[in-house]
Amino acid sequence: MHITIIGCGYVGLTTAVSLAYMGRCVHVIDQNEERIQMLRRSQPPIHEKGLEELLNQTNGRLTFGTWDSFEIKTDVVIIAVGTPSKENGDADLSYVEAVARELGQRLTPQVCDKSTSAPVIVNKSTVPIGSARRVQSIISQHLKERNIVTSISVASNPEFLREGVALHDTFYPDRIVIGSEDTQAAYTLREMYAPILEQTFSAPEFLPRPENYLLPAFIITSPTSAELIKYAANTFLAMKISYINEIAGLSEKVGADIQEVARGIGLDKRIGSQFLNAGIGWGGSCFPKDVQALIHTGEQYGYAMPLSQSAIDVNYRQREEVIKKLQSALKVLRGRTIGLLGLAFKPGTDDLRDAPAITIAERLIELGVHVKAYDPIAMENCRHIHPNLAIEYVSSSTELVNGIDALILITEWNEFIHLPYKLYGEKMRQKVILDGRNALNSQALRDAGFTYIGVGK
Ligand SMILES: NC(=O)c1ccc[n+]([C@@H]2O[C@H](COP(=O)([O-])OP(=O)(O)OC[C@H]3O[C@@H](n4cnc5c(N)ncnc54)[C@H](O)[C@@H]3O)[C@@H](O)[C@H]2O)c1
Ligand SMILES: O=c1ccn([C@@H]2O[C@H](COP(=O)(O)OP(=O)(O)O[C@H]3O[C@H](CO)[C@@H](O)[C@H](O)[C@H]3O)[C@@H](O)[C@H]2O)c(=O)[nH]1
Repeated sequence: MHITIIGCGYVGLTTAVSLAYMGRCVHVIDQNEERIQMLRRSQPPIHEKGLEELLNQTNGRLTFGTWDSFEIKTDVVIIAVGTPSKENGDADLSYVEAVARELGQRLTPQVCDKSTSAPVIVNKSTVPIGSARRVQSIISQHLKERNIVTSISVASNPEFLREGVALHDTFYPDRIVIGSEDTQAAYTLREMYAPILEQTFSAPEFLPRPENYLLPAFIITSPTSAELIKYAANTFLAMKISYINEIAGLSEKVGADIQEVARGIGLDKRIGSQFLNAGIGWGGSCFPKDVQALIHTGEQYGYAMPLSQSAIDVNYRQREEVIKKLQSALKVLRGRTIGLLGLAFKPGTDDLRDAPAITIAERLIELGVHVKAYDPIAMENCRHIHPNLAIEYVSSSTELVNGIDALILITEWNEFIHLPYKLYGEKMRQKVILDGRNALNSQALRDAGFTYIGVGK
C-alpha cells in the first residue's frame, strides 16, 4: 500500500514514520524545503521521543519531498497541515484548502480514470464540521476545470496523539475514527491501519506494547460526527483540567488538599483518574485553539456553549493566580528576580504554543520583574518565537537559582523533580518556591526552609 502524507509536523511525521515502520510505503510532502532537507538526513525537524531512532528503521520505505515530488500512484493521501486559530476563534482552513487545490491540480486523468481508482483523501488535520465536504468540493472543482470526471472520496480521520508521547499514542491508540459515507474508502483506511488495529507489528525496543493493552476500537461515523468527535474530545479533556483547577481554588480557601480530592474522585471509574492534575493550567497547540473553534461553531448556529467558555476562563485565571500568589509571598514584585523552571507547555516537547510560561513571563516583566529561565530543550525555540520577550536564558538550573527571589516550577520535566533544592535554597536571595504543577516534595522543601506554594493545597 502506498501512502502520501502532506505535512511533516507532529502529526504528519509521526504517522508517516509509524506506518513506514509497519511496512507501508510512505512519501511525505511538505512545502518547507528546510524540513525536507533535514528529514532526508534522518534529522527530525521537531522534538519527539523516538522519532530519530524510528526514522532509521524504515528500510527505505519512507521518502520525503516537496510538491514537485507528488506521486500520483498512491492509495491514500493524508492531509496533516496546521489549522491555527483565526482572530475570531474559528479554525483557519487556508492551509488545508491550499493542499486541496494542489491535489486538484495534480491528480491526473490516468489515476482518476474509472479503470483505476482515485486515492482516498483523508483529513487528519483537526478541522471544523463540513471540512471533508469542503476539501472534496475544491478538488472536484479543479478536476472539472481540467475536464477530469471522477468521484473523489474525502474521509475525516481525526488524530488523538499527544506531543511528547506521539509515537506511543500512534502505535497504541484507544480508537481509530473514520468519518466516511463511502464504504470502499473506509475499507481502504481499515486496511491501512490493519497493523495497528490488529497489533501485528513487532514493537520497537524502546516502545514496548503496554501491559494490558487492548486492541483499539475502529469506529466508522459520518464525516461530521468524526469532525465533532475531535473537538468534543479535546474540549472535554480541557474542561476536566479546568474543573479540577476550579476545585483546587476552592481547596485553598477551605483548607483541603487537591491531590487528596483528585484521588478520591478519580477512583470512581465513571470519572477516571487521568487529567486531574491541578496546576497552572493547559496550553499547547491544540486545547486552546480547539476549544475556541468548538465555541465558534456553536456561535455560527446561535448556540451558546457556556461550559466550554468557562473552561477557557478558568484556565487563564490559573495563570493570573501565579502572579497573585507571588505578590502575596513577596509583597512588592518590582525589582525582584524570579526564575522559571521550564518553558514548554508540558514535558517532552519544545512546543511553546500558548504555553503558560509565556503569559506568566510577560506579566512578571510588565510588573518590573527580572525574569530568568531554564528549559532543557525549549529555550532556543522561545528565543526564536519571542525575540522581544526580555527573559535572561541560562544554561542550567544551578545557574537559574543564583540570586533569585522566587523559583516557579512551570514545566514538570523529570529532571526537575529531584534537583538539590536544599543546596539551591542557599544560592537564592529568598527561599520561595511556587510549584505550578504540584510535582515537588512539599514537605522536604518546607523542611529545607522554603516557603512552598502549591496549587490547591
Ligand atoms: N500537534 C499535535 O499534538 C496534534 C495532535 C492531534 C491533531 N493535531 C492537528 O493536526 C494538524 C497538524 O498539526 P501539527 O502539530 O502536526 O502541525 P505542524 O505545524 O507541526 O506541521 C504542519 C506542517 O504542514 C506543512 N504545510 C503547511 N501547509 C502546507 C502545504 N500547503 N503543503 C505542504 N505542506 C504544508 C508545514 O510546513 C508544516 O511542516 C492540526 O490541524 C492540528 O490541530 C495536532
Ligand atoms: O492533568 C493534567 C493533564 C494535562 N495538563 C496540561 O494540559 C495540556 C495538554 O496536555 P496533553 O493533553 O498531554 O498534551 P497535548 O499534546 O496538547 O495533547 C492534547 O491535544 C492533542 C491535539 O489535539 C490531542 O490529540 C491529545 O489527545 C490531547 O491530549 C498541557 O499544558 C498539560 O500541562 C494539566 O494541566 N493537567
